[in-house]
Amino acid sequence: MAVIEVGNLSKRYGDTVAVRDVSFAVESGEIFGILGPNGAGKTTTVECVAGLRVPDGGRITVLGRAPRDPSLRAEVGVQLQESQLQEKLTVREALELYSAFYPDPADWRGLAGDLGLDGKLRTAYGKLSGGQKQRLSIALALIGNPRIAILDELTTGLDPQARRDTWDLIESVRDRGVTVVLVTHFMAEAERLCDRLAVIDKGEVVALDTPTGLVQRAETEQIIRFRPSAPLDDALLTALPEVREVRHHGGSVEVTGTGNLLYAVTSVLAVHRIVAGDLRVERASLDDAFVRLTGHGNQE
Ligand SMILES: Nc1ncnc2c1ncn2[C@@H]1O[C@H](COP(=O)(O)OP(=O)(O)OP(=O)(O)O)[C@@H](O)[C@H]1O
Repeated sequence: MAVIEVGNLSKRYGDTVAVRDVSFAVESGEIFGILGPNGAGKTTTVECVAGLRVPDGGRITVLGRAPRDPSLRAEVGVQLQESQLQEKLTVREALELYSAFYPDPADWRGLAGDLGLDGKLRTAYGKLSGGQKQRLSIALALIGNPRIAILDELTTGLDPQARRDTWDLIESVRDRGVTVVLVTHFMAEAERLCDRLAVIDKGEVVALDTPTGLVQRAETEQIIRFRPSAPLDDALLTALPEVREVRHHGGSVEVTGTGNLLYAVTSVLAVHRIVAGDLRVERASLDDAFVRLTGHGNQE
């Protein structure tokens, strides 16, 4: 069942078209990723879904209702890129304050414990580390016991360990039955966490699929490297439709191609009684898929 439906969304700021034409549906219980380079329109899209901005065109429903329907306030938890908390507010004060906004809030002490903040309750927001601030912002997004959590660029600026911890947290949020919409420009994050992804570029969805499906659909190339046990005539390999290029590096051979490349290459080697030593296959990554889909890298 779709809990969020976005159809032909558009939004501009003056002359800047932030979102040109974005459509997707988020299913209940999934982690849905919105991936794209800086300025692609990701934040604007989720702000419209969260009812924080009014779209210029298109349709959005959240749990079957309009995004600005007041009844959604408790059902949609939002963690946005820039936190609005005052520096002097302590963790405990922030949790209590936000609890008071909701009719049926989660137990904030339990949430603080789950998010590793119980030792920081008296610490002022301004004195928290980046990772602790992120954990607090997740706690605040979850405090109303939402059915949907919208998390925007949650791990930007975190060190690798804090980022991994945050990934575990996001999975635990989903395990509580909350549907998660995750905005990110980190491929590894999208690949590790998301059940499905919309890739947005220049205000449009350029692909919508599982991370694995995106990699396959982009038909990115694979590379196979091995050391042949006997001299190998390149023509045997270049004759294969799967093979695009054969290169030599010292004693090893590097074959680039598409489709069932490994099977094709190893079959030819077997026929010629050549053993492939140190055989390695490099599969395409979501990074490669992204470049194929958008025609440029992610950090541009
Ligand atoms: N309040 C605003 N006023 C004017 N232009 C804006 C505003 N917010 C965003 N934009 C512009 O709209 C475009 C899309 O921005 P948006 O923040 O939605 O993209 P994004 O994909 O979330 O980018 P990032 O990853 O950098 O956060 C950009 O060109 C941005 O400069």
